[in-house]
Amino acid sequence: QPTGENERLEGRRGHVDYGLPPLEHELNSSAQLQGVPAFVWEIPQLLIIGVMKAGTSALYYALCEHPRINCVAYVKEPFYLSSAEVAAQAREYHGLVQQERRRLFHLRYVQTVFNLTALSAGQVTLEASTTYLHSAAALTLITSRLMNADRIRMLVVLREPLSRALSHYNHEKRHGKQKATFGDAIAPELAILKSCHQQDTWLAQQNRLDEARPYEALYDCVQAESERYRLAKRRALPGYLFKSLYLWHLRPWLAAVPDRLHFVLHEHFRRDPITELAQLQRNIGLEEFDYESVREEITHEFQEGSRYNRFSGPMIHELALLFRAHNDLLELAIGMPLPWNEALERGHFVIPIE
Ligand SMILES: Nc1ncnc2c1ncn2[C@@H]1O[C@H](COP(=O)(O)OS(=O)(=O)O)[C@@H](OP(=O)(O)O)[C@H]1O
Repeated sequence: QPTGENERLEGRRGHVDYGLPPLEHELNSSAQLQGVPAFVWEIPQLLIIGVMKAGTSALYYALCEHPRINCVAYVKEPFYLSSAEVAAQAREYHGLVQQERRRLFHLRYVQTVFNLTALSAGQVTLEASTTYLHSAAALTLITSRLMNADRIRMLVVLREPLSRALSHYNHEKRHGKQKATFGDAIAPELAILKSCHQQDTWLAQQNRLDEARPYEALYDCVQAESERYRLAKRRALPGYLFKSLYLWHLRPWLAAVPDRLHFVLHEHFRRDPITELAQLQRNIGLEEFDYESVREEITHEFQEGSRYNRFSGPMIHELALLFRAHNDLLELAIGMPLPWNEALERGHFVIPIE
């Protein structure tokens, strides 16, 4: 029998019985919603939704140092809300009224992803999954299935797109998923990007990239060509370049939850995490915490830094041209100056040592 809510909250540091239905039970009955403590409907308050290789681990663990933030997810990246299986399950709670379905979905998410026995009272609970930004399912589930959909703050870490692509490539190479050189690995994506640019006659005629319209066409074309590639080669493109076209992935989020997205630039965060975190906590309305006291913990390097060589040459120039215009549009869309094009112009690039 669940105890009173206050008692449950008091004892959170220990092993507490929250009276939640066990996970193995089919979530198909409103009876299972009885006695669920109110705080469960407020989890999570904070989500890091992307992007992969932009320093999301560093940000996640730095935020975990904040005394008001709970990092009780079983893993840093649970990927729960971007799972196709979960999205399919969410459509399958039969015989329940909509509000009950929503509560059951929320409850199952919370129970699967977070260790509730490690929660402390009055905290902000954080989850981070870099797949969410790229996932239509995640956006739908967050906005229509979580009970606190209107209050969740979402953090997006962005990084100069080519450096992100390099880091992504390096990551896959380290994990044995990629054997080709960087140049060969990005070649199919670069070819698609170039051909889509050329196909866009409006773009070619106007010779301008500063309006949203040609980008709609570019993204549609890239999507169609990627699908063609996938069917022909029976494998998807890795997305080293495509995942760096941030605006493409961000657009549905900017349309659906514009006021709840908060951006962190990798370059700023890496250079001065304390100032960035202070700014971020103000933006998301978190109580002031002096990160100086945990400087050592938050300046910790999270992975062996990738080994890079300086790089220049025609390919980088092509890439720089393609990304420069995208960066300008992104800057407009999120209303935040981005320091990346200067680096692109200087050809200030490095590639992994093969
Ligand atoms: N303290 C700190 N601040 C900012 N960035 C840092 C920090 N520590 C590591 N890194 C670099 O972040 C890159 C990994 O990013 P992610 O943690 O987002 O990777 S992942 O998507 O979770 O795999 C990865 O970049 P590359 O080294 O270029 O591959 C890490 O080196």
